[in-house]
Amino acid sequence: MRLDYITIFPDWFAPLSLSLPGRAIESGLLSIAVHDLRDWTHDRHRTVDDTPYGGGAGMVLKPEPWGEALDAVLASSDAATLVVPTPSGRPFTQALARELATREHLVWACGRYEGIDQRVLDHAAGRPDVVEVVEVSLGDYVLNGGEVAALAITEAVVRLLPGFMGNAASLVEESHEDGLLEYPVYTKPASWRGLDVPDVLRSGDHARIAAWRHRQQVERTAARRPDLLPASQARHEWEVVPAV
Ligand SMILES: N#Cc1c(-c2ccc3ccn(Cc4ccncc4)c3c2)n[nH]c1N
Repeated sequence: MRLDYITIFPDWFAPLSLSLPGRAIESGLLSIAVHDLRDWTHDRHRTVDDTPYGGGAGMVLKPEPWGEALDAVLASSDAATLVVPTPSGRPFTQALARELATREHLVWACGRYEGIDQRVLDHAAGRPDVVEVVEVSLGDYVLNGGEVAALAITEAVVRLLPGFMGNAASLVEESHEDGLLEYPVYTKPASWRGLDVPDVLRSGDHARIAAWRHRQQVERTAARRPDLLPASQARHEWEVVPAV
């Protein structure tokens, strides 16, 4: 998988060289390039933004540098997915992470200020033979730019690539993969500050352990994310869950 990030803050992506194991890059599983949008400006101030048409606060990222940057990055690509973090994007979900993990080339358009001139996205969407545009939101809160979202989405996607996670088994029992939140986890010592590991987890009875863990998932999901449960299963806090 090829990853290209276009941003006015390239230093935001320095952590990628720390967080993505070097072996994934050395093995060719990943190739990463970070591009400074200002490299496609031609004025002495390296201008990337201007005031919004129609008025309003803030500044908008100009289309020209983006157009040249995307032309350059896409020129060496057979088929790319332009991932655009934006507050107005579709919600980022594990299902979308799985979909993006099937793509060969992800190009990340990281906006700032009030956003990227809409014509940049429209122009890219007009080249479906070259690029597919995916506008995505990390969540219902407001960030100052797309870089943090790009990093978070990158991690969620790349960890799904075959061979990336050392222990592929850990990918199987994951939150949201089965529609439920994860069960609580424990490790040694068996007792810590007067708090003991649940006996069932030390019983060696794998059927009981599995049942306990599933119940914990359902209880947690009902309490914290009832929206994830089918209406038939969504319960209220006062409802008693039958013991296993
Ligand atoms: N993904 C995602 C996001 C963003 C986000 C993403 C890209 C940009 C570029 C610029 N801004 C600032 C801004 C622009 C317009 N309205 C409000 C804030 C961004 C925010 N905020 N919240 C999320 N979940």
